Amino acid sequence: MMSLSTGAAVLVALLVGAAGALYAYFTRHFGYWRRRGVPYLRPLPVAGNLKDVLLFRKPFGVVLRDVYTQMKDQPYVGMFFFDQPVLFVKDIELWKTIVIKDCDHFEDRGFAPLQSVGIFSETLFGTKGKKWKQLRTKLSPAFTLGKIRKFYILLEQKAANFDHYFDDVVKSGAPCDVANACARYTMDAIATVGFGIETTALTDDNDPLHRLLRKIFVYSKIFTLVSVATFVDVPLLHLLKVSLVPAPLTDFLRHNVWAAARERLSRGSQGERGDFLDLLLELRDKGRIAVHDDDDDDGDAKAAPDTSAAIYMDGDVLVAQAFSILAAGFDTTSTTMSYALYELAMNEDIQEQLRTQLQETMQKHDGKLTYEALQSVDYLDMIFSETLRKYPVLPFLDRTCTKTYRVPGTDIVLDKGVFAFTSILGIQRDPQYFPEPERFDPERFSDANRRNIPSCCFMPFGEGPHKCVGLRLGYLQGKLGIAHIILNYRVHPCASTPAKMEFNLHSFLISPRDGVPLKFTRVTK
Ligand code: HEM
Repeated sequence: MMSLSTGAAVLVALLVGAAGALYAYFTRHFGYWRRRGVPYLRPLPVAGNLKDVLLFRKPFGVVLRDVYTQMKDQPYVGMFFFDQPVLFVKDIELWKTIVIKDCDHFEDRGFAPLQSVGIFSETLFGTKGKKWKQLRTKLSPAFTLGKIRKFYILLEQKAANFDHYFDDVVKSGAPCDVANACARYTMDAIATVGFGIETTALTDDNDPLHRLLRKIFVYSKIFTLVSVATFVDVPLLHLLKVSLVPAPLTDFLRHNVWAAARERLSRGSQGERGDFLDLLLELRDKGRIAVHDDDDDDGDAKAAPDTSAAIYMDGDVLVAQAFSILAAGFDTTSTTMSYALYELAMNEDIQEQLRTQLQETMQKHDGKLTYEALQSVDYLDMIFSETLRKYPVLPFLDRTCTKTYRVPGTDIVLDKGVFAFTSILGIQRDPQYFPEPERFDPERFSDANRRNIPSCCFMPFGEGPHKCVGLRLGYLQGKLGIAHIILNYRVHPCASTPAKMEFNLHSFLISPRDGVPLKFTRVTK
């Protein structure tokens, strides 16, 4: 029989062995950058270089911005997300080469394993390689200028609801969290243009879709951990079938999107509303969305569909597209709007100039804020762009190396599977490209100044073949909401308005940590 001391010694040896094995497992890739002669940030076992994110000390986007800022003149640096090697790129020319010229070596985004579960796997975020390309080609015609213009009437009705909403705020005399108000407006707007569901989030706390969305977009520690886990393949999460889209939201969309679709199909009224659901039904019935001369496509909408891997737009594939415009367009646009309103409150002169331009434009258009009227307000466009410059809501860009790649001008060879990341927040607040980057200055985006911005230094919607498909919709929806508010109300900072915006620790987007409380007064006509 083993004596107690021998038993204890065996136990200690087993524990030490297990600890050693775990250490070896979690650090097994840590020689990756050293072997290639790439300078790298010293990683910690398990966390790699994500310690501050995992301990909830800094948001992910700020960690990458800090790496960018501390790098001085280095073009790139090696990092590890857990044990996954990441080439963090600061050099704009190299990033441009990766996402544009050599994009065939970087076809996929930088995180995906978990996205293979549930409806996420059928979206532009979840698909990869050939399937992604085919889906993108099929969906792109839905986002041309001509199609987005048709969404305008639907969006206008939702923006008009702001008028009643803020009248109540003015009457109450209390500050209003515009981050919350903008999120509600954006949700109502996306639900109507996306899939023909009339929601009332702006006025009704119990709106069912808004309640479900709050569960994903109210960021929490667990949300951060699951999001970060998408960087690596965690077998346990697969085994548990952890999905990025909660089941109740999937069920809600399945039920409501198909109820709206079936109703149109039974009445033969598909195509009448001109919304995204109509376009998806066109894709389902005809295999493609027609591109017309007035679509003003300057992107990939006219590219020939790749028929070798047909995607049939039916069942959950259709529901997934509705989900993706909701997920991609909801928080991005509303957060940008709330930062714009914050800056307008803090910069009264800019706010007044915008109001004057909006009022003059309305006069020229019979007192109506038509699509053409809105688009002609240059200053609004400049304000929206400057907001996206200072607060790029998605603060980083990510790609996966999909084919062995030699970094141009070096002997460094990246293997398939290595990530490449850059920091949009770092670039867009770099004084080298934007002098006095903390100053909110819409003039940076005047016609004369805009053309002096070096290419790829302003990329809040990304670059290359993965560039945001919803850019035009984001601008339109955001500008329309801001125009409605500024025409009717003055926004002012109040005692609880932060002097400097702090970012939410639990979000991958740079969203305001404590909301955006502002005071409202009515503009007298
Ligand atoms: C202000 C609003 C928005 C911002 C700042 C924004 C930003 C971005 C960024 C940075 C990317 C990554 C691009 C890249 O990797 O190169 C992206 C991708 C994407 N966005 Fe947006 N977005 C906005 C609104 C929207 C809207 C309204 C929609 C939907 C209609 C949308 C749909 C998408 C989709 C589907 C992708 C993935 C594209 C792909 O990988 O093929 N976005 N967006």
